Amino acid sequence: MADSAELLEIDGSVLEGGGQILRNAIALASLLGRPVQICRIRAGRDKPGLKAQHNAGIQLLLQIVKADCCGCQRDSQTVTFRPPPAGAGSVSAIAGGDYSEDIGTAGSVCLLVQAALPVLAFADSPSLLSLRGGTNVDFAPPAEHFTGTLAPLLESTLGLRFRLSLARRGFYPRGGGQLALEVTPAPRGAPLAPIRLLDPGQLVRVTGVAHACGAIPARVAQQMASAARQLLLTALGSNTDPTAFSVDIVVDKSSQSVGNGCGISLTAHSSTGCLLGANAIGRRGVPAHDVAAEAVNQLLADVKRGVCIDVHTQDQLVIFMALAEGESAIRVGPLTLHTRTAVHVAEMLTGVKFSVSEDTTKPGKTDGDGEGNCVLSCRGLGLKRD
Ligand SMILES: Nc1ncnc2c1ncn2[C@@H]1O[C@H](COP(=O)(O)OP(=O)(O)OP(=O)(O)O)[C@@H](O)[C@H]1O
Repeated sequence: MADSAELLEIDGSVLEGGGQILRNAIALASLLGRPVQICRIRAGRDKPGLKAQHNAGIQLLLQIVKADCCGCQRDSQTVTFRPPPAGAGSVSAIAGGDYSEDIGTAGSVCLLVQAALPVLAFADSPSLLSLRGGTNVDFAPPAEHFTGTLAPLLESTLGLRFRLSLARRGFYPRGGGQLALEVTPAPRGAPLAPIRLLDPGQLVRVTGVAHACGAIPARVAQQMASAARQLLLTALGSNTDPTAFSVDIVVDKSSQSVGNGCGISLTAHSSTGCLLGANAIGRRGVPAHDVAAEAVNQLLADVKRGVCIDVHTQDQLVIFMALAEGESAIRVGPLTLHTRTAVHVAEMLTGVKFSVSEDTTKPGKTDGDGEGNCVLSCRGLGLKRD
């Protein structure tokens, strides 16, 4: 790791080149007390620079960390973020408390959680965040991916304690959904435990939620849930216990959600405690059956690969692997571009080195995509507060 007072320049256009670089960079900078300048932010996207969701993520961290920030406004392509310095080997002063942020568009509230959660995990007291924006939108985790897959996974592996409550769903284009995040920080002097997920085990059950909100008829949620159960039973064989698949149906009237939307989110539970998530959002003209099939096919692809986490969760664990103490190791499918980007940013800021080795238990090609599984590992910083 370079001198912690030196401004670290991060090219926001590399690899995936999206908002994730910014979120991970400012979260790690906040924890490590490390000034960073992120330039060429989202340079490769149609509309480069900070969109409402990215700016809201910075504003949220500015409340929590009391950093100085330059270029923190919509459309800015360069942000300089100077948090208060941290003592060697320990975290910067992070104040727990009540915070709120309203994206003002359908930008994803889950991506605000992505930015804030690693930081609040090391706060000096518990925190409660009230977040407004999109809860079930394209190209971001739906709220149910967090509640059903990511939250239980982070709790069972890292020992990180937090609770997400979805008060109101909000959809594109209005947003307006409400998500609350309560975080109980790691105790003083205690680092996060390493993430070790190497044995995919056997599939024991699939849980999920199918929702239909606003003007979308209730039958759409029912059709998605029953199609998902049927597709899973067909794919996994008639000997499978049908009670192993349960998809809850949520129907919100217009007064209970903002806008109209539907979708399905599934979690596969393995005998070894692995959780794999998959989801799909309903679109106009796409039958409920096909939306369910999209989520089921994603889920089955990961189950058949014999991996321990799903394709979307991969990149979201990287920052925690870098912060945890000791050797984290996870059996994954081919690394996504998001994962490689998260590794790049984590290595730059923390000095932790990640390695990727071929999965010797399941070598060779899988599922015809030309790439095999691998084990992603690192020895984390073991960050803790004094
Ligand atoms: N369907 C999904 N389920 C779960 N997680 C998802 C899903 N789609 C995307 N994600 C996650 O959401 C994050 C999206 O990051 P990304 O940088 O692409 O988005 P962004 O901040 O909106 O920026 P940009 O607009 O530049 O793409 C990643 O962590 C990705 O793994």
